[in-house]
Amino acid sequence: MIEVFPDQESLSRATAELFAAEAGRAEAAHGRFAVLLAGGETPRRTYELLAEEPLRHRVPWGRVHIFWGDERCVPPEDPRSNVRMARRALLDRVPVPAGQIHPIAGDLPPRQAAAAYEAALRAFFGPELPRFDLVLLGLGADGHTASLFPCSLALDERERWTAVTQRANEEIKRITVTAPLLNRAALVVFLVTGAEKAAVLQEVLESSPEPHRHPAQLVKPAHGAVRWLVDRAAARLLRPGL
Ligand SMILES: O=C1O[C@H](COP(=O)(O)O)[C@@H](O)[C@H](O)[C@H]1O
Repeated sequence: MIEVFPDQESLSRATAELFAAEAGRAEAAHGRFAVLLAGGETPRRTYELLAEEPLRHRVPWGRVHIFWGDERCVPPEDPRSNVRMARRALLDRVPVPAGQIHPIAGDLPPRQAAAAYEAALRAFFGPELPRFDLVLLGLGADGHTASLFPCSLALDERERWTAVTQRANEEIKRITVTAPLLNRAALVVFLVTGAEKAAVLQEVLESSPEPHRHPAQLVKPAHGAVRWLVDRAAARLLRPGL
């Protein structure tokens, strides 16, 4: 399902509403809400809105468990850290118990960080692939999502839940969750804004699957839903009625 919003602000409000609604639903259904956060810039406003009234009081923070889809291998206070962004915009401002926040340790050596994160996922979910109540994802202008980059080995991972990866021409390594984990989610929500994403959004949604070119096309939950929340600028090349 594709939903088009006039601008980033309205998209962020709708996403924050959706987060609160899904948190309430999951808590009522099974007593907890496990969410995987996106990094980058696009979700920042959503996180800020969740920390403000009226949404802040609608989320059962005591039942929320926070994970991330990807992280750069940088110290936790580095401005490039996805964990830092979410802490500052949201987690430092709401009463989610510290033990329910499961960051990726970007300051560990990459392989160790990926193994530690997978161990944290297993400790929480058990041996079966995690089923997140909600997964938030972004879309890079190169078609990547989480830190699953075009033509990278991590795209072919079928066993492990996490992987070390690296963006072409970027020095730092990254930790990402893998496609099998994303594809067990109950609900995946892509957030895409800005004219610079219009061409890649059109390719991801309208061209035949080539996941090594457009890794976001790997995301197809077997027993879950995918929603695309996009702003008008990003949607401008989409076929009407798609
Ligand atoms: O590198 C990353 O980029 C994607 C997209 O970010 P955006 O700001 O262009 O939406 C993001 O989803 C991912 O978490 C991040 O590490």
